[in-house]
Amino acid sequence: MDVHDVTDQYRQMLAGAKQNLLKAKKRRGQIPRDREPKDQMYLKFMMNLMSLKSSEQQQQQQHMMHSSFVPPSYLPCTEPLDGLRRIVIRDLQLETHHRGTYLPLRVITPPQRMTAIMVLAEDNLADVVLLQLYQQETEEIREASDIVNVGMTLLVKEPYFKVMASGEYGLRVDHLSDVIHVSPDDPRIPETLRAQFLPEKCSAQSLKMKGNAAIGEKQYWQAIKEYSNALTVANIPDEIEIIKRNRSLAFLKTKQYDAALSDTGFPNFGSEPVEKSLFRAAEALYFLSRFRDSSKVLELLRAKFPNNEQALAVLERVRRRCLEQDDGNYDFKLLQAEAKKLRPPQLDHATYIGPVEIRNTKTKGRGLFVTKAVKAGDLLLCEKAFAHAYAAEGDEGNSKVTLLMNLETKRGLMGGHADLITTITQKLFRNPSVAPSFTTLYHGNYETASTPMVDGQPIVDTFLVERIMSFNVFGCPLSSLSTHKDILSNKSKKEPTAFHSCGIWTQASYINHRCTSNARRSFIGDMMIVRATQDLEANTEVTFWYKQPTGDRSKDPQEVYKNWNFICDCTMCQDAKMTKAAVFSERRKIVEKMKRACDSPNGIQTGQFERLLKALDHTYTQPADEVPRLSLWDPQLLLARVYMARGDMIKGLESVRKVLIALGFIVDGVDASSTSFRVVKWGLVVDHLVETFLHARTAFDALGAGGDSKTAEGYARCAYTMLVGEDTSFESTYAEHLR
Ligand SMILES: C[S@@+](CC[C@H](N)C(=O)[O-])C[C@H]1O[C@@H](n2cnc3c(N)ncnc32)[C@H](O)[C@@H]1O
Repeated sequence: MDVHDVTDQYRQMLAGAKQNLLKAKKRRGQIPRDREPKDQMYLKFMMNLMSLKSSEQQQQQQHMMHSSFVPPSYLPCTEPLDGLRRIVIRDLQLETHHRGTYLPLRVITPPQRMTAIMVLAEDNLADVVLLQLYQQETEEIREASDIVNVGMTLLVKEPYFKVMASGEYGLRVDHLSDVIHVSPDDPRIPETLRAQFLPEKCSAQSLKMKGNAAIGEKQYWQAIKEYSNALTVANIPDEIEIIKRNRSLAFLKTKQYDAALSDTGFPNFGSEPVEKSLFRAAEALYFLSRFRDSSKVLELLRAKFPNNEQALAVLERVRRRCLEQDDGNYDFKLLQAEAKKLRPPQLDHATYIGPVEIRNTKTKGRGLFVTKAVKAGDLLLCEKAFAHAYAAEGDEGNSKVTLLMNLETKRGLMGGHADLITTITQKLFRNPSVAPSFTTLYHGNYETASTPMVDGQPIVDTFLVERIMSFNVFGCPLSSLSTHKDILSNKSKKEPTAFHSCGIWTQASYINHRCTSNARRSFIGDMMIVRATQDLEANTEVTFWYKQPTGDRSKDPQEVYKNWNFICDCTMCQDAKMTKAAVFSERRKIVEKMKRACDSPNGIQTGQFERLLKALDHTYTQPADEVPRLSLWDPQLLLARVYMARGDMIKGLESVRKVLIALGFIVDGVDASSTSFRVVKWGLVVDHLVETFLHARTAFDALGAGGDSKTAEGYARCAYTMLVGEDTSFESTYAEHLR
């Protein structure tokens, strides 16, 4: 939704990649006889690595455009290692998933980081293969050399051997649980691959000390390794507890909150709880968004250790999150300031789920419904992103824009999508407790494995992640306030149609599309705010538009929502289907004439413009409150501006009334009569609606209708809240109009 779909621009590239894939498929089952000898592969890999390193600095300064391909999906291995048979490189067949087997390997090169992390690895027969590990942590989070490096021993489960884009042969691992790191003396590693000099057996105490030293150097992944080794030899309960407590810190630092929490002993801290355990448990719970539990643990901590000032500060923070979560009580001014400053704009706030719940619809799967009557402007959701990928728009240069091509769905997306797949995959793998809120989202007919864990690791199906993203991802601006201001200052004439930044909001994902929607989403950083745009009776389904309706028929209606597998059947779409092509072409012609009239050196001739507007209005047959007149409101607003600038308040107000009607509103009293101004029914909420209401405010004021003027300002503020998410910035944004 609102993401940069570049399928059309990159159709040729997609077709080329598809061709390569088809060619590769023809080799399925072949055992290649032309594999390069080990030395040659090694030399080539190392030269490549060197040249990559030397150009790295240069690349960092350039705006790089990476492209990555989602290959045809395959399921992760769900068999435990014990049930798999060992295989060797020379038996690998091309384009084949070697189900029922595992391949033990020893890494012989340092890693190269491209979209995947790549190394060369050898088996016990001294054959070498290129190994590509996808969806690994990014370099900022964990250095590639910490993930895979010379001498490490791995077991690749059900290896997928294929022809790479470069033409080389290699193993591609897309699922995190399909590769297992084991120690060089693991019995599943053949003798010849084992290290000649195995590391000396250390005591739990010395391994713990090594872990502590690694923590001191901020080498948290290393610390986890040392502590975990210490736990395999520790046998004194107190010592085990200390090691786990120390490891929980390293887990916290590496965002493995489930593991951190489990190491603190939560929820049973015993009769003599340890300060650090309580504090770390509270932190882990906080990052898992379990604010109530976090607050309980902190209260216990405060009771037991009243001098702990840090706990008090954290408790304050947790209490603010609880207020946000329970009552939707946000300091929106603060949120805006944070979104302006933080990069990436990922805010530390809780999710509020208002009077809505997920229910089944008749024809659209699940949907979100209001549980009680709400008013236009009411807050339905203020949701923190489950995952968010920031890619700057416009002036704020950014090197993170990726082209993601899916060869199965034949779709190309531009933006932070590739990063988002990795972020989500990692999040689910590291914190399985949060997985259900994501994995239960709509994913069409994709069927994934039902086994949740194997060999002590969670199974995360990368292709399920990709599929869920394709149906549920939202493009988003840095803040809707900034886009609103851009539109206001005419930097952008219309609302932006797509964004490079994107994210997943698991509650908002249940909202179905409708062009004539009754809610709107807005963003402040990675918080999505959904507000009602109409008064809604209890049990009404909440809808917003996935793509803003344009009112023309430049695209086949069947095509517009193709990627989501549905055809919109709202009144506007039905009307567009029934309307003859000649009518659309007539509308286009009138709009062109209006554009020419605007460009006239003598300014707009209002009489002529009124006639054109009337002609345009006549091309519509359905009542405007059922089928809004999308090509009409914009030029009508232009005319309102002209009358207002001339001080012709009566005509200005009349134009405002027509703008509102074209947008589908039903209104009373938008004239000089004594009837009070009232919106009987709200229509489409577009950015220029605020301006429209403010013109009404000015006109009423000038005509001596102070009450109506106030009402109009109230509506302007309400529309602003729907568009921007909050109204604390209303006065400053519209200072000029409100003077
Ligand atoms: C983001 S999900 C919305 C929640 C979804 N209905 C569910 O059951 O989880 C998007 C999917 O919902 C369905 N959908 C959304 N709007 C629809 C509409 N107007 N008509 C039919 N199906 C719709 C489509 O299957 C679409 O791919």
